Amino acid sequence: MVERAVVVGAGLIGTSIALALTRHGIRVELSDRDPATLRLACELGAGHPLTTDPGRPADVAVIAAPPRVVPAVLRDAQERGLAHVYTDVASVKASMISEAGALGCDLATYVPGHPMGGREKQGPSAARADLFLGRSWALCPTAKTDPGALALVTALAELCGATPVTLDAAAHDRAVALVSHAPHVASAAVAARLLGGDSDALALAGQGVRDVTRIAGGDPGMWLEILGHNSRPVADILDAIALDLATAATALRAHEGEAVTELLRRGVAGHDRIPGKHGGRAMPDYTVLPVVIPDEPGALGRLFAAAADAGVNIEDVRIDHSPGLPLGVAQLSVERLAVADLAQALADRGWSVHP
Ligand SMILES: NC(=O)C1=CN([C@@H]2O[C@H](COP(=O)(O)OP(=O)(O)OC[C@H]3O[C@@H](n4cnc5c(N)ncnc54)[C@H](O)[C@@H]3O)[C@@H](O)[C@H]2O)C=CC1
Ligand SMILES: O=C(O)C(=O)Cc1ccc(O)cc1
Repeated sequence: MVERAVVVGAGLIGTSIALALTRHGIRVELSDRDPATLRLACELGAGHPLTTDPGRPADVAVIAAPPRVVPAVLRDAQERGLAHVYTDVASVKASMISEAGALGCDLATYVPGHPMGGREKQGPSAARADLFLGRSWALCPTAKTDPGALALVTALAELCGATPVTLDAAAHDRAVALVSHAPHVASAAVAARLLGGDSDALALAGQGVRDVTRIAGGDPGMWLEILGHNSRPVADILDAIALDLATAATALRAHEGEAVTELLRRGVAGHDRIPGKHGGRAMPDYTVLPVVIPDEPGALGRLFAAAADAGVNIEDVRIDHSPGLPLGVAQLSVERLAVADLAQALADRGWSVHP
């Protein structure tokens, strides 16, 4: 269905999509307003520089530029006849659609999209062909969207390894306010507190604070654009988070453990609702098995081989290790029913297992 694709904006997302598509043998042509970015993306194997041939539109053009320019870039691409079908990847959808309409874009061939895979880094050097593997990819067709265009962009998302999810733009914006945009601001607020800590305090940082603040490393300029295009839904969730935090602070000062416990319990329940990698399955289906590993080349490979010998699939892995220590802890996520067998098999092979 997709043989030729154009990607406008060869940054993190554009280059990741291009890498995924080229792996399927699709010819990808890239453009970026920054020539150095375009060169790097092409050198990484994401595709070739776009050569405009008005007689030969590509099957699909992906607009992977910052939200503020998406509608204008879409209109320009449509005017140049770059493709038969157009999609974008902006993190907000309702404003993209209304601005595209106001600019006179052809809404029949435009399928608004948003891949739910990303990173806290920008540019083609951070791109990965597997960035969207197992992720949802929101598609927000309007009443004017041509069904053939929707089918083609659905196929594009699947080629990138994602699961397409079709929903209305306003519902999308409310959903991402909850699962992406408000969490980003909350993460930034926690990370910003660290500015007040001295280096001795920061030296004690463990995995928890790294997990909570990872996304805070995202580009503030891009995030201000995203938040500004989804301000109401994000602000409503931030108000609710702020209320929970203020209630917890008051309760702590008054030594009222109940209110704090209530928030912590709701936190556990909320976390449990995040689907696992197979979609729809919640994380608690997996049990984490901590295994001590030496901090040396090949240790993780040996551990995985031992798990494979035992016939157990490792669903996920995280490695905790403190700088300077010769040991680390591999946190293996496995099916609940398999954990006892795996623990025994690894212990039998001499691994230090801590179920
Ligand atoms: N960063 C993330 O994790 C995710 C970002 N998105 C969305 O993806 C889009 C791109 O974000 P990233 O790839 O992260 O940013 P990025 O900064 O890595 O890439 C954006 C690229 O667009 C180029 N660009 C800017 N204006 C342009 C124009 N007028 N014409 C052509 N190219 C232009 C820039 O030079 C840059 O190379 C944004 O709309 C963002 O909301 C969606 C999902 C995840
Ligand atoms: O870094 C991560 O884990 C993300 O989830 C990044 C992300 C950023 C913006 C989006 O619109 C979607 C995903």
